[in-house]
Amino acid sequence: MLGSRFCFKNSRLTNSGLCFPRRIKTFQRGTNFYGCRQTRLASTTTDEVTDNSIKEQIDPTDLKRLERLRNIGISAHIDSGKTTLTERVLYYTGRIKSIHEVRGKDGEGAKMDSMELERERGITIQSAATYCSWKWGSRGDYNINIIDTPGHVDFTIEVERALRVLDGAILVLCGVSGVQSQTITVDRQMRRYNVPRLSFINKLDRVGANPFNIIDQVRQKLKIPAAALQIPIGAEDAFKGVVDLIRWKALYNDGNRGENIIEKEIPENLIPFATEKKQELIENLADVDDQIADIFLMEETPTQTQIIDAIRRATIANKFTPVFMGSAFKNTGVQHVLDAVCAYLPNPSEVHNIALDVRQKETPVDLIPYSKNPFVGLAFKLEEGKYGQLTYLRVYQGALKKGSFVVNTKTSKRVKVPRLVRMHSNEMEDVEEVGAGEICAMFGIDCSSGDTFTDGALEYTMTSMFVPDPVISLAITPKVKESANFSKALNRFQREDPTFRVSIDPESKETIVSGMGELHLDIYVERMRREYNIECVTGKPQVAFRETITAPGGNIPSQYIPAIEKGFRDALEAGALIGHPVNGVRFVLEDGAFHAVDSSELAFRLAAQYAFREAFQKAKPVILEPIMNVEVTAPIEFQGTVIGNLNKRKGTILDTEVQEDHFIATAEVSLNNMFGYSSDLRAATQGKGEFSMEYKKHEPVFPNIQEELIAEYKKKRTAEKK
Ligand SMILES: Nc1nc2c(ncn2[C@@H]2O[C@H](COP(=O)(O)OP(=O)(O)OP(=O)(O)O)[C@@H](O)[C@H]2O)c(=O)[nH]1
Repeated sequence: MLGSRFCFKNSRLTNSGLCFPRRIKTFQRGTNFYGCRQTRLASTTTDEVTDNSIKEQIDPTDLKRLERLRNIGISAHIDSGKTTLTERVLYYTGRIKSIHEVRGKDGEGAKMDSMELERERGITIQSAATYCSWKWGSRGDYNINIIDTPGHVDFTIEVERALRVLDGAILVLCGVSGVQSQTITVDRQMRRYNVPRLSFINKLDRVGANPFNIIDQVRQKLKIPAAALQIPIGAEDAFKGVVDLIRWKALYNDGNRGENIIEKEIPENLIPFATEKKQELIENLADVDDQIADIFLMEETPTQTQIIDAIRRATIANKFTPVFMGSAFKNTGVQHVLDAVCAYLPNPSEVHNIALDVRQKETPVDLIPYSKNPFVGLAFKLEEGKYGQLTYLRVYQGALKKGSFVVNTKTSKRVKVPRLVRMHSNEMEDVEEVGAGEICAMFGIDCSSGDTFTDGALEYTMTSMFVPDPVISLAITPKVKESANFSKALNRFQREDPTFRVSIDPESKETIVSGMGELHLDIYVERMRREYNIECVTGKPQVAFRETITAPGGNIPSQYIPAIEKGFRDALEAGALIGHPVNGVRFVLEDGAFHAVDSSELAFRLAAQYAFREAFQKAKPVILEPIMNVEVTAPIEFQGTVIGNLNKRKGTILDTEVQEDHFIATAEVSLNNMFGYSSDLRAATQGKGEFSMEYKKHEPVFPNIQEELIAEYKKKRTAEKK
């Protein structure tokens, strides 16, 4: 049974946290839209870096490589067009030679949906990693690792895994449906890992699409300051391009697949609307960026560079999301999103990642994405491929070389990396070495997802990601007799996917598989058939029910519960012994009585106070006093007198250290016994002694002192009453 009683604690509950404190660096005042302090390092397009501490530890050549590297994810509600968008990205970056649609008539299916099942059903099941290169205008080539993540709630672990290792994301929204249930889920996941995001409003070719309604939803439902950097040219069927509000140009896609960008002057009729939206962008930036706020207050107009720099700062600091728009399906507006990935999302040297040093009692240590540092990497995904187990890895520090040895921190096993690849959906490119900050995959390494690898010089661990509990189970048996393949398949799926669990029902002895939803389990049953040739019979899905009660407190009407809590808190303010605050207690409301006429808020408040006092007296209450750490320094000849004096004050001498002509004594003494000590010390040392003290802890007073204090308190109370 869960949550059967009301519990009030008088100590603040701390959230133990679900995952590793990934980014903890603070660099600016204020909070971001995640409600926490700034957690990333920010730099601007002009490379004017606010906090250089990480960059300073990387040599300029490696830093240049990192500045041209982005690790990004694409997340959204199901069917928003992530895969369609990614297909265009692969085409424009030259990764694929032609575009295939999700469930397209050509029977090919989109590139990133590489599993047969994904193509059949038109959904993304496994996230696929792709490495591509984008020429960002005159700035040249940028390397981008893209993870296409599934939107269906059943495959949520894939999104979690991707976000754990990514530095930024594109949040795709449908131009008609806007913020949907799964958008809220992925938003929560991005918050959990502090991932900055760009927003792309897709499907502007659809009837009823309105990007500005969607921006309002982002602001209201996701509570993220957002503003458009573009406005659409034409709508629905007539949607043909966008106005770039920063460069003040109209941009159209031309060519069979929209591969050419045609730049023109903004159509006359759109100028008033574009002016209004540009103003809105600047106002929104002024709310989140001090520099733009100053310019805005001076009633000046920020320059193009100032606006771009502010967008980058605010995006990386998770204070703002810049909004882009287009239609992936109609090949419109996709290239500008790629430019924006390079312009506004952080590179690996601008993200603060930490690990725990196992040899130093798990002290947090910074990971520096410098290829010459000792190697540290995190295995974030496993996949059984044609050539054995494929382990996806994010290299956080150092470089990983083919043929080198790595050590799994969890198992201490030292293994050789036989083959290293960069992934392109289901195809791969063999590489000799990958540098810090990159994503790659290694073959033939036995491990579990979430394991940390190092080169053995360090013993670091990066705790794994948040894994939700399964919510649905079903019994599964092979149609023909049990085969070794059956358990082999189940073992493999479990290692690949922490949300997929296998157990044996103690009564029926049946094998039970549990997961995140029917579709999730369905896919595994189907994979057993296709990949292991095992036909299975499955039982009726069982939901992972829990039992709880809905009317806690039995007879007490719920509107009086707050009054009871107040009564408890009143009682804590003045304890029954000597009227001092009470500490370290918990109040559990089991039940009570209720009277239709006589019950009132005040009555319950008082009842709670009296109940607490009664229980308090029965629970052997004690008085706690502050104990101070006292350090005394004096010439050596006074050592005996000083120690004697501390003993007289019932101090516990912890240490005495003699240094040349003086000594230092350290003692624990109750604050109550320290009154008048400075004049005592002066008198005892001819004014040559010094002391300092600081609070250490609270401890129960001796019973006789407790009695004295209580008697004194009572006397005072009686005198007050007279
Ligand atoms: N009209 C229109 N349809 C689109 C657009 N982008 C995608 N679609 C269609 O929307 C459907 C879903 O697209 P996908 O790319 O599979 O969406 P997804 O977000 O990857 O879906 P999951 O991977 O299943 O979560 C497909 O039928 C696409 O052809 C667009 O810009 N306009």
